[in-house]
Amino acid sequence: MSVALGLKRPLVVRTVPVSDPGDLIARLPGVAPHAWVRHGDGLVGWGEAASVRVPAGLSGPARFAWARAWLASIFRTAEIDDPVGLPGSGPVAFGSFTFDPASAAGSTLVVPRTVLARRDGRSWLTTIGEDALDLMTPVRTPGRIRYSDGALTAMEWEHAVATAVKEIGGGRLDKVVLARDLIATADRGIDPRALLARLARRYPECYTFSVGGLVGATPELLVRHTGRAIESLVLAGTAPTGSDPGDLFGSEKNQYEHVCAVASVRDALDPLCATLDVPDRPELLVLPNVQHLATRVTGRLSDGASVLDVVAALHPTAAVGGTPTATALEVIRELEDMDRGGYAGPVGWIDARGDGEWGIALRCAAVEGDRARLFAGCGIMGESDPVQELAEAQAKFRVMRYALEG
Ligand SMILES: C=C(O[C@@H]1C=C(C(=O)O)C=C[C@H]1O)C(=O)O
Repeated sequence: MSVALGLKRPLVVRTVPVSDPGDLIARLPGVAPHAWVRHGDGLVGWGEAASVRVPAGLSGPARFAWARAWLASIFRTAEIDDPVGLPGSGPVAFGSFTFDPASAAGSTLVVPRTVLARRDGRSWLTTIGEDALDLMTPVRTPGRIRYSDGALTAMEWEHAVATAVKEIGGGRLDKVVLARDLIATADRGIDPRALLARLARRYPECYTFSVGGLVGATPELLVRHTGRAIESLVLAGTAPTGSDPGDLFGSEKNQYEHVCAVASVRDALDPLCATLDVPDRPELLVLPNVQHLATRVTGRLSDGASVLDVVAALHPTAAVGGTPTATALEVIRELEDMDRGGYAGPVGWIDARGDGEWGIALRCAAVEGDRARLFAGCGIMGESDPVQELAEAQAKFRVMRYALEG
């Protein structure tokens, strides 16, 4: 837990309106960027006014409660001058939480020293402490990339999928999301800014993010919180882009997989909400690599719960865990043979009002030095074909392979 050296507590925070900064990602001066950008809008941050690692011993929703209490202690005492007054103005923290509720090790929150943001045609700059001179270092592409298997080879993973199908057939559970990792090694140190730029250009519909070394472009919004209004985009059920959407809508397997994911979100949000709207039928979300069944859930909170309180209630949804949740988590631990880290965990930002946007960290990689660990997973049902699921995982890997290779 730390407040950056050279910064006084309480933090002195100043937000000023600025003219349109253009491409937010191109404004990131250094190689440890924080970013959350979609269709050009969003927040980018750099430097550290304060940061914390959530204690490894905390599990489940307690991780989020602890993080929220830490943030409250930082924000409560801050001297804030914020004439903009929009979600994301004033001080913000970027965060990434581990997928596995049993271990918080690696979950982190960072309050950047500088945040540049744009929302609906308005832009602002937030700085904490004295003005710092941020020298722009040139963005370097990673060069040649070599790939090697992560925890499981493709064949071993297919075998894991087949085992999951048997467990489902035997009645142990209804759905489980199985993932695998792939190791990429680059010629030189990987600059996340190079990846962010490519991701934002090719996947404008997704949330391009970078928090604590986790870099990706996720289509799945866990929750957006604006005052008391909340919104979530539930995805489950996937087909390659270009295939007939009628097949996806007509597939019982994909429909049921989607129903499981929507039910988990509805059950988590219902107790928190005064009103909740869950459409009866999914729509189609088409991305350059895959298309998904998608349900947009909207609601109004019944009290002043913050976005992190909502994240705590939602995670892990059946889009990345399974049904029932506890059994799915057991099966994931048994069959994946790896630690997901922040993959499939919540990633996003929160401001001092409790507003924020959090996604599920999908289509991403954990980047460290010249290595990136890529992740991709698929919802497994009783009728799943291991060969098809492997092909779906490969299609999902394409997002980060493109980010690395261009
Ligand atoms: C698990 C991932 O994606 C999730 C699984 C999906 C599916 O199985 O159809 C679809 C969207 C996501 O909720 C991933 O991209 O790694």
